[in-house]
Order: sequence, then C-alpha cells, then structure tokens
Amino acid sequence: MDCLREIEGKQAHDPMFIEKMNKSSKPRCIMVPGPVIVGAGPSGLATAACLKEKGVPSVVLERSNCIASLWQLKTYNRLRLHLPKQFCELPLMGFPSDFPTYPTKQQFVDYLEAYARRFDIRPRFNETVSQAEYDDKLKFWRVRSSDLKGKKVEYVCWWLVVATGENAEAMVPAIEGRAEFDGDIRHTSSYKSGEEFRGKKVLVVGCGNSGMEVCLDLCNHNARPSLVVRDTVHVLPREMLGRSTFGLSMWLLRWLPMRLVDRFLLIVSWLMLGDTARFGLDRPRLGPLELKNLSGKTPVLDVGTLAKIKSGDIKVCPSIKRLKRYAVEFENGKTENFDAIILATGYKSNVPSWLKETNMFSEKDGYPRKPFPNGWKGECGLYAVGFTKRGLLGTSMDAKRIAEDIERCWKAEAKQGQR
Ligand SMILES: Cc1cc2nc3c(=O)[nH]c(=O)nc-3n(C[C@H](O)[C@H](O)[C@H](O)COP(=O)(O)OP(=O)(O)OC[C@H]3O[C@@H](n4cnc5c(N)ncnc54)[C@H](O)[C@@H]3O)c2cc1C
Ligand SMILES: NC(=O)C1=CN([C@@H]2O[C@H](COP(=O)(O)OP(=O)(O)OC[C@H]3O[C@@H](n4cnc5c(N)ncnc54)[C@H](OP(=O)(O)O)[C@@H]3O)[C@@H](O)[C@H]2O)C=CC1
Ligand SMILES: O=C(O)C(=O)Cc1c[nH]c2ccccc12
Repeated sequence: MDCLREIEGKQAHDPMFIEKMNKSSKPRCIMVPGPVIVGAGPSGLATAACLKEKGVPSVVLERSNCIASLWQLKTYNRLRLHLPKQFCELPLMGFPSDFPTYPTKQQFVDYLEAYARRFDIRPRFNETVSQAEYDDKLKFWRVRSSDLKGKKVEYVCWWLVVATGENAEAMVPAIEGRAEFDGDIRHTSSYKSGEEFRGKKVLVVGCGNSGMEVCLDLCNHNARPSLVVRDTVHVLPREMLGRSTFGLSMWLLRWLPMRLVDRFLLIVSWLMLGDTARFGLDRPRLGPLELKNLSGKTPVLDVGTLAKIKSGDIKVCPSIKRLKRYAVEFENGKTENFDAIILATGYKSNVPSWLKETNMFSEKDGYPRKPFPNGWKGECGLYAVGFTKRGLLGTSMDAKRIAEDIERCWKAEAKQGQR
C-alpha cells in the first residue's frame, strides 16, 4: 500500500503524467446559466454587451490570448477602417468624438478594449472550441474546449452563439511547384509592413481590399510589387462628391433602386478613376452593390493603389501556372523572377470543423444557410452573429436581435422558476 501511495505522490509532481492525465481524463463539466458565445471579436463582444444590458450573463470563449485577435494579430500596420466610423460602431457605445472618420487599427482596438471594459466582458482566453453538439435527450448544448496544455472543459448550456467570424482561417490556395519556390510565401494575415520587403520583387496574389492595399504599402516602402488579377473587380474611390462612397450609396438607396445607384457609382468612378479595364482591371457585368448583395463580393475601396497601377509602379499579372525556384510561370506562358509571394486570397469560416450541426450552417462554406437578414437564428437555442457579409453593421444588427430573443426565453425561464 505504501508503495502505491509513493507512486501516486511522485506522479502528482510529474509534468509528463499530469499532461497525460489531462489529455485522457474526462473533461471538467461547467453548467452555464446563460449563453456560451464562441469568439471574442467584435461580434462576440457586441452580443455579450447587449445581453449584459438586459441582465443576461454569458460566457465568452476565445482561442486566442486577446480580444479582437483578427485586428490585433492578423492585420497589417497601415490598416484603417475603410467605412466611416458611424457605420462601424457596436451597439450601446459609439466611437469617441475625437476619432477621425476612418479610425486606425490601433484606435479601433482601443475602442473594443474600452467596450469590453465598459460592459465588464471577461472572455476565457486560450480556449479553443473543438466541438459543440446538441444533446437531444437532455435538451442542452455541449460545448467542448481545450486550452494550450490540452486540458479539456465541457460547457453545458441552453443557448449557443457562434461568433467565430467570416475570417476565421486564411484561405491558402494550392499552387503547383510551391515546395520548389525558395523565397518567402505568406498570407496577408501574417503581413505587417513593406519594410521587410524593401528593394524586393514581390508578387501579391488576389485583388480584394487586402491585396490592393498591401501593394500600395509595398510601393511606399520601395519594394516592387506585381498583382495577380484572375477575375473581374469593381474598384471605387473611397470618397466621391465630398462624401464617403459607402455613406452616399446607403443614402441614395433610400430613394433609388439599387441598379440606378450602381449606375451612378460607376459613372462617378469612371470620371474619377478612368476606365479601370485599361489597366487590367475589368469590371464585373453586375454593378458593385448588386454584386455585393448577390454574392457577398466586396468592391475595392481605393486609397491610392490605382494611381500606382496607372503609373506602372504596380504591374498587373494573370493567374499563376506554377512556381519555380525563384520564378513564377504565369498562365500566359511568361516567366518572371520574384523574391517573395504574398497571398491576399481571403479567408473562410471554420464553423464546420467544430459545430456538429448542419441544419442552420452549411457544411460547404460554414455560413448560415438562410439569406440575410434571417441567418442569425437557428433551432434549439443556436445563433449566429457576424456572418452577413455586411461588416460591422451586420454584426450590430445580429447582436441586438440575438440578445432580444434570448432575453425573452431568459425571462420566461425566470418566471417558471418562481412558480
Ligand atoms: C483586414 C480587414 C479589414 C476589415 N475592415 C472592415 C471595416 O472597415 N469595416 C467593417 O465593417 N468590416 C471590416 N472587416 C470585416 C471584419 O469581418 C469585421 O471587422 C470584424 O472583425 C468581424 O468581427 P467578428 O467578431 O465577426 O470576427 P473576428 O474579428 O474574426 O472574431 C472572431 C473571433 O473568434 C475566435 N475564434 C475562431 N474560432 C474559434 C474557436 N474554434 N474557438 C474559440 N474562438 C474562436 C477568433 O480567434 C476571433 O478572435 C475587415 C476585415 C478584415 C480582414
Ligand atoms: N481597410 C479595410 O477596411 C479593409 C477591409 N478588408 C475586408 O476584409 C475582408 C477580406 O478581404 P481580402 O483579404 O481582400 O479577401 P477577399 O476575399 O475580399 O479577396 C480575395 C481575393 O483573392 C482572389 N483569389 C483567391 N484565390 C485566388 C487564386 N488562387 N489566384 C488568384 N486570385 C485569387 C479573389 O479573386 P476572385 O474574386 O476571383 O475569387 C479575390 O480577389 C473583406 O471583407 C474586405 O473588404 C480587407 C482589407 C482592408
Ligand atoms: O470590409 C468589408 O468587406 C465589409 O464587409 C464592409 C463593406 C465594405 N464595403 C462594403 C460595401 C457594401 C457592403 C459592405 C461593405
């Protein structure tokens, strides 16, 4: 017996054994009276704040070690909001009045930190949700998370709010010959500044807002960027007629049909930017707002990149065929040398990797199946915030609706409890 006790005592101090026990033993179970919110980005914070204001407590789980990890850890230094601040504020607390129209990334992060403090939202950091499943017998959600050491916890709750975002994972395309290329290849989510590419020839793949702005940043740091454009794209000036293009569009949409507003945007863009097709940027057949509405594809809001394309500082290239040691062969048969490649190829949702549910969320793209504005609510207490392809404005709408809906059930439960 003493011998067993001695082994037990030694094991209690053996990190290898503790690690093994943590991994193999049953997860600790925590009953949560209110909803569990997965993700502490703007969407998770907005939902937690709206719930808090209605007296509903929640638990926020975040895989990273900070709030708004997309903004703090995965964006480049020169980033600013590209919609004016009044279209990007979260419910219940506006931006400080001394913020500029287009706040910098740091200002936006400061605002979110202040927002979390104001509503006393304290996410559980370094907890990655690996599985969430509805228990049909018990009528509860079971949400499993694991921390950095592999220690598992199971949260049991009535409501589950998915706030993991449209940008949860980088989209990295398979490119033939990738292993052969000897230069640096990275996604925009790990690009900070053109400083480290000074003097280098860099190929930027993808011409969404990230790709266009990274090219400009590279130019400003005396690197030599080329841009792969494989499809059509709408480039609009960020401002027109002394107003933000986005604000002006929203205002015009109150009076005019979308097609007419699109026509207007295209005429003004043509007057301000010229014919973008002349520089290798063909426009889609549908107008910018109609395309955004139908497919979710965001128009590029130009902050100076187009001028650099016109001046020849940024070269436009076709799709990549394959990579070689220090060169890229393009679909048109031409080969050119490059020191580095930056993939500005976008992001994807990670919901299908952890949520065991397929009625509300599509397994294909990890977005709610129901189109806007009905995608926020599923069955059995399941909700989605921030999957509308409408930026922070969409987040605010979802968060308010979700909090109202949960509040109704919460109050009904409380009444039943009193009886
Ligand atoms: C470069 C860039 C600029 C943008 N600029 C604008 C803009 O100007 N205006 C605008 O309206 N929108 C903009 N957007 C859109 C963007 O989607 C929103 O700004 C916003 O970040 C969305 O918030 P979110 O909380 O839904 O998602 P995120 O900010 O991505 O937050 C989701 C959180 O969930 C966490 N998470 C993911 N999976 C798990 C898991 N399994 N377990 C636990 N936690 C998890 C992530 O770590 C992350 O912190 C921009 C996006 C990008 C990429
Ligand atoms: N200042 C701001 O506020 C900024 C906002 N954003 C926002 O962040 C979100 C993500 O933007 P972003 O990172 O640009 O991603 P996007 O998804 O908007 O753009 C990705 C681009 O990459 C292209 N692409 C994808 N795969 C390939 C490939 N294999 N070869 C060539 N091209 C490819 C796509 O082309 P195709 O269309 O043909 O698929 C598309 O043009 C958007 O909502 C955007 O508006 C981003 C940066 C700045
Ligand atoms: O940054 C984004 O992509 C957003 O989701 C917000 C946004 C930018 N430009 C737009 C045009 C129409 C609707 C939303 C946006």
